[in-house]
Amino acid sequence: MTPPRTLLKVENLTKRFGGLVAVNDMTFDVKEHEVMGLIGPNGSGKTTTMNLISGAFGPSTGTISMNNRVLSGLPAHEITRAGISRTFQLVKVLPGLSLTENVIAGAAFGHKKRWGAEAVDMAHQLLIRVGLETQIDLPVTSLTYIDQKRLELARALAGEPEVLLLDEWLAGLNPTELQDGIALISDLRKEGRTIILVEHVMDAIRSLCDRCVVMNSGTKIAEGTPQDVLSDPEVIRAYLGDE
Ligand SMILES: Nc1ncnc2c1ncn2[C@@H]1O[C@H](COP(=O)(O)OP(=O)(O)OP(=O)(O)O)[C@@H](O)[C@H]1O
Repeated sequence: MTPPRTLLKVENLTKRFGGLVAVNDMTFDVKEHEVMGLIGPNGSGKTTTMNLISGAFGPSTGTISMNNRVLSGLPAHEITRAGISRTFQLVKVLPGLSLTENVIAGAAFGHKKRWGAEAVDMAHQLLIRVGLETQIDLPVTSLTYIDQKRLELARALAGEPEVLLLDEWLAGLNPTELQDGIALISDLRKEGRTIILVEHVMDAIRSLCDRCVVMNSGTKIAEGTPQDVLSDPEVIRAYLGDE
């Protein structure tokens, strides 16, 4: 069996905001078809790392590459084109557009640049896929929080990304919605997608992630299977403090 191929490489990544080092010399790989959890306590630098990968910010130092092509330093739209799509910690849907148009935007500006009837068809399929079939004709502004998250996921998938970034996609859901959300991400995992997941929901981390990288104060403090990292004393200390 051929070993899994490295798709995304993060090397010595550092991001400073003035005197604050939000991400400090982070190095990790993501293999093709892998679901990698990026976890750590609040303020540890996870979202900043996602923002660096998606091109929202440029790194202070270090590189990010995919398929051996250096992406760090490129603007966000070029990184999306190269095959990285994301959802946001604070949902960002386009309120002036219909649900279908929101997803078409993902297809048009995504990796494969789909447009016209093909994009409309794809948008409908994805809206059904994420469970929005009965809401397709509603205004975006009438969607519940989880449905906005579903829409954002459909838009990210419409970009046909090689790497999908989910930043706390499960946050703020009630217990039933959470089970639905985990099932949806689990389906994406089963179809072999490559995903980086920033998450605080431990059940989700345990059931969805092949591997986790743990951050604390901007630095990687552990890496391994969810079971291994979540029983690592340094990780437990980072989450719970010395007491
Ligand atoms: N644009 C910014 N300007 C200045 N400081 C920032 C900026 N973005 C993040 N930070 C700071 O960088 C540090 C890391 O923040 P980040 O949001 O990456 O952490 P996180 O691990 O995602 O936290 P959480 O789990 O609470 O979302 C924090 O101290 C934060 O205040």
